[in-house]
Amino acid sequence: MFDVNQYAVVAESIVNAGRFLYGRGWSPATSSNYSARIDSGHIAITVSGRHKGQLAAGDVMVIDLQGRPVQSECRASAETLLHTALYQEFPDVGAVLHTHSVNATVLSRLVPAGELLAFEGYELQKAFDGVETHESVVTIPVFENTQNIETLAEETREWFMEHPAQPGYLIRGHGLYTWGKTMADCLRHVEALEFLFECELVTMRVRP
Ligand SMILES: CSC[C@@H](O)[C@@H](O)C(=O)COP(=O)(O)O
Ligand SMILES: [Zn+2]
Repeated sequence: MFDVNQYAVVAESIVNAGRFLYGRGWSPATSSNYSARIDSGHIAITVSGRHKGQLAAGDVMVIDLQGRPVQSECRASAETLLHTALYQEFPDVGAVLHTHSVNATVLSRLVPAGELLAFEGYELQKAFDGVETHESVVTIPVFENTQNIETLAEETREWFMEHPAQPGYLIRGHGLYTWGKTMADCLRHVEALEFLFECELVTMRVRP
């Protein structure tokens, strides 16, 4: 069983993340889902369909690492398996955030099928855990959107097992997934990726 005090701490971090991300316009119209690790076998995750700018503790439920509800009658996020794949493969992942910003959605539709987004030469790359210089390459894959989350979860699992240092991915026409050791790290990754997405889109406008 899980520690209820630890659940309360991570649930609060999810509620606060929702207020911030909705406020930035990155989680509109009930889109997005968020999670945080309680312990090695339990995850707190948003209940499906909730408004992410108005979350309360009751909108955050507990699941196990297979995505099964623990002591809850609620339905966990429809995209739960995309979260659990990350927690299963990377024991140091403490939080996962999925957002639906305009920039992530537009950029994901501009990347040709089979190609990756590669960020190089941006000082802000150092916002990602483990990146020490702008002379690195941060690679963000773009997966095709599907309503078959089980298949997408396996696709993402395979890619990130091969590329464990990369900080996130896009789903075409859909949004961003990113993660971190803590909720603060994860929020920083969302902000950094949003900054880089906007830089790419502005660059395309001035240098088509
Ligand atoms: C409001 S459409 C967005 C959903 O289809 C989905 O992509 C999403 O991000 C939220 O799903 P949820 O089941 O609430 O976690
Ligand atoms: Zn989504």
